[in-house]
Amino acid sequence: MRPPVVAEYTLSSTEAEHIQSLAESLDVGSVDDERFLTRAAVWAGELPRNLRAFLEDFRATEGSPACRVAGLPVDSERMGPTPVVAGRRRSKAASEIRAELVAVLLSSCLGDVFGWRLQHDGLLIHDLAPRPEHEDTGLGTGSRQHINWHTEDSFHPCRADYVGLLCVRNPAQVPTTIGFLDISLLSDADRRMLAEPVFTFKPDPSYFVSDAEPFPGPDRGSILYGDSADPYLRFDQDYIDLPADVAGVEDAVACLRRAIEVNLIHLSLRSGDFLFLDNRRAVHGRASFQATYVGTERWVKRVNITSDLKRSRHLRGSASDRVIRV
Ligand SMILES: O=C(O)CCC(=O)C(=O)O
Ligand SMILES: [Fe+2]
Repeated sequence: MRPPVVAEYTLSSTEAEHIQSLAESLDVGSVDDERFLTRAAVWAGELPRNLRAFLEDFRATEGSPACRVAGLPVDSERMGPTPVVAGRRRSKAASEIRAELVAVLLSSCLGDVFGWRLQHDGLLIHDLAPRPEHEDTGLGTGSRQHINWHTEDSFHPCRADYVGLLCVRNPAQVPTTIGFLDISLLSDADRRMLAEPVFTFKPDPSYFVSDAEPFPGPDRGSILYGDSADPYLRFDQDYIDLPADVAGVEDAVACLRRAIEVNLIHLSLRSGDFLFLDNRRAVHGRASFQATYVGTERWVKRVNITSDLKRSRHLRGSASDRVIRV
């Protein structure tokens, strides 16, 4: 039997209380503090053992392309209104800082969290909450425009191995789209074509901020990679150029899209849910919704996680700096 698209773990109230006490015991003012980050994996060792085992199975067996931990202590009442500006420009309630610490501790069971200098002010945790100026964009901070399914930051060789989405609130039950590639639906010829390094992966507009210097460039590579019988995936339907001179490439990409779209699911995150996406195996997106900006609407915290920090060392200021200079 195929593993579920989203493996599920629901915390008991005892486990949730234990996690809350662990977060309260940490004397940390911000998750961006390098000293905290250097100790995060140690503190993560104090998370409930069954939770760690669940995340380790997800990481090590690659059974499901996504997993969800439900019932985390996220005190959305005390966290204040859904923000309309980036985190660096506002002060955070203690309960919000605790929720972010919890996000980093769980993420540390899968790898190391990191950020991008040009995205969300270089913060490690991104507030995906609607902003008026992004209303009609397909960004995480947009609303009226849905986000087409994609793998995250497909343009960059140091992109996340996992993306975490911790839900603070989602009263209108806006669904997150999740999918994976059913490789059995692709012909051998299509598989071979999609594994050719002839595709151009482009950055999305979230990187084109005014102080971008230089603007990040595209990267060439293949859509499928890894094991040819069970390949990994790199694909963003909105930010890819296909080679003009390769016969049949458009048909191969159309088949790929169909082989993903037949299995898409739509999951509405609830407060205290933490969804982890394997960014080599899962695609994700988000439905459109009507933003009201009255402070009560959807608020999700996004985390980028890498299995190999060393891969980006040449783009970070020091070994313990977690912000990639892109
Ligand atoms: O908000 C979501 O559920 C996903 C958003 C997304 O795909 C993103 O911001 O990268
Ligand atoms: Fe995304």
